Amino acid sequence: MSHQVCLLSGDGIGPEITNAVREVIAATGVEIEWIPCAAGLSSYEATGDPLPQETVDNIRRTKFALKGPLATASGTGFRSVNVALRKELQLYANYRPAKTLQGVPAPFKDVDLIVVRENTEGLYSGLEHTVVPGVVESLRVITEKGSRRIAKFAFETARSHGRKKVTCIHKANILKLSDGLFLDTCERVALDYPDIEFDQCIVDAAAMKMVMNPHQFDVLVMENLFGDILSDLASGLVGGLGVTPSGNLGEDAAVFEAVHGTAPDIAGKNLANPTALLLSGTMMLKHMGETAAAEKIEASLFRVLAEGKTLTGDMKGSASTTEFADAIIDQLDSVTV
Ligand SMILES: NC(=O)C1=CN([C@@H]2O[C@H](COP(=O)(O)OP(=O)(O)OC[C@H]3O[C@@H](n4cnc5c(N)ncnc54)[C@H](O)[C@@H]3O)[C@@H](O)[C@H]2O)C=CC1
Ligand SMILES: O=C(O)CCC(=O)C(=O)O
Ligand SMILES: [Mg+2]
Repeated sequence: MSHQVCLLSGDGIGPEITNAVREVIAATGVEIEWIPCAAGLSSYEATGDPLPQETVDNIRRTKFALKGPLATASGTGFRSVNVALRKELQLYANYRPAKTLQGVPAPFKDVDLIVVRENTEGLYSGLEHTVVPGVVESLRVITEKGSRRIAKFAFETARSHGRKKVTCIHKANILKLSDGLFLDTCERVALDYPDIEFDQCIVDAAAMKMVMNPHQFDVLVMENLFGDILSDLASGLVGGLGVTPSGNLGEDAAVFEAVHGTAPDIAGKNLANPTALLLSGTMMLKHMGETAAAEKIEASLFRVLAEGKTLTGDMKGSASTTEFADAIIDQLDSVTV
């Protein structure tokens, strides 16, 4: 059966890594009809619109999108298209696993944690205004409904992945109302999951603990901005942004991307590591029911990483994006899953 999937190639390294992922998926024989959709800086420059309605409509229709990173200017310019897509499509759960990969240089061994990031609220609500010149306010929206659904997602994820513990990361000592509500809601949801241990940790201490001993964590659930920051931190524990995938999941659609951004420093040079987006691609294939192909890709990828002969620069190798993708494709026929 052929699947329709929206393709948002992205800015910066986006086209290079989305091409690599498409080639690897095509080599498994899974038939995907890619629907090219405009979004981001390239769309803005071509049409003046960074997120055409047609793109949103197409994702609603096909329910799946593979997305390269999209550029958002700091302090000026249009609102983040990433954020807009998550809100518009109610992709409320950002699932960001960080797992040690054999052969990828990293500061720790055997890290295996999952950051569950609330994806539609918090400081990412984008509600900012100037009170008087020189004074601005940003609203950090936390709702009971939003907190409950992300807490439930975290516990359901723990259960379905055989995990033992969910830790709520918060700053409820200072943000007494907003994170107080988030923590309180997580505590109440935890009562419905007596088989999963529940724990909580204040975000600054959590950052230190993750860096000192990431093995003490399992599933971590938190609001949007904390999840943004700690998912990059978690990537650093397992070898960097080149290797950590991300799924933006909602009831009606899912957008698969990487944790990382457009990597302007290496864009257009065929240097980017496509591993992160490839693992997002296998996450997508599993969501579509194409589990065998996903596992085949993962087995091939893990073999290439473990052999260590064809690695991109961020993994201390010298291979290009395309050489790395070709090495994975070369393994597909010889792996058994
Ligand atoms: N979901 C998305 O589309 C995201 C978009 N962004 C956007 O990306 C732009 C650049 O953001 P930065 O803060 O520079 O973060 P970034 O994640 O693009 O880059 C940080 C560092 O990681 C490296 N890196 C990232 N991905 C890599 C890969 N696949 N292979 C090898 N090295 C990789 C980069 O070369 C750079 O040194 C900004 O406009 C930002 O708004 C940032 C994060 C997520
Ligand atoms: O929207 C952006 O440009 C950045 C988003 C981001 O860093 C993320 O989603 O992790
Ligand atoms: Mg981020």
